[in-house]
Amino acid sequence: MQWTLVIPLKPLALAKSRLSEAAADTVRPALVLAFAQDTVAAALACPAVADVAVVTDDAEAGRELRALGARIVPDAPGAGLNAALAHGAQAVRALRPESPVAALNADLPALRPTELGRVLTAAAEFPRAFLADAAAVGTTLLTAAPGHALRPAFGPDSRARHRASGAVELGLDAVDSVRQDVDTGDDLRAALALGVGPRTATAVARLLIREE
Ligand SMILES: Nc1nc2c(ncn2[C@@H]2O[C@H](COP(=O)(O)OP(=O)(O)OP(=O)(O)O)[C@@H](O)[C@H]2O)c(=O)[nH]1
Ligand SMILES: C=C(OP(=O)(O)O)C(=O)O
Repeated sequence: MQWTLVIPLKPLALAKSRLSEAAADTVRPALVLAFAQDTVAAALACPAVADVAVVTDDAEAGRELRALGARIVPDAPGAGLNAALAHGAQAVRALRPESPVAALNADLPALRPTELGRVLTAAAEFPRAFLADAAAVGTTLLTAAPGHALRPAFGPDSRARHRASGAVELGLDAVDSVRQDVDTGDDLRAALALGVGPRTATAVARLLIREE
């Protein structure tokens, strides 16, 4: 089974406000873009992924992520994360009605294609499935098999809300890179310990040089 991924991305200047203690307003947008680039590049390198649609209104991110091979879908609803994801999933299904669809966060800079493949293979057994984040409170990935709506419920406590919605929680080991989203400085340190992609590594090195 080959999946279409829907990846939501806020305008860079507004994204990742919780990272402000680790990265000032002047440098955070570049770091957020690097996370998204490494996430999209790793997703496109996964054999279980047919294509990637990024839902964003950010012009610079749109250009950079299109250059990597993603399709860009404007955030037409402009009504927050779940509306953006539902819109992206609809846009995908309008083109490919039989496509299995997965929502994936754009803040997974350590994402490894093999681990993403393992998660998607496990998810293929269920109508809807999800993977909890490293903090075990949120969600990094939600899937919908052909014929099933995504029904995203991301945001605070989304692990419990996705479970309550009937999606099956994937209890997999050794998929840390798919769980490690980056909201805070501590999350960024955890992602660096797992090993981040090349754009994030460069962006973090620039951050450290500025601090000296
Ligand atoms: N297109 C779109 N993406 C969104 C929106 N809100 C959040 N996202 C994306 O959804 C994913 C998960 O969101 P969060 O982890 O809460 O990220 P965030 O909102 O940038 O972080 P904070 O500002 O710290 O709350 C990230 O990839 C965000 O860029 C939205 O309104 N539209
Ligand atoms: C949007 C979510 O992530 P975060 O905790 O990164 O805001 C979520 O877990 O549903």
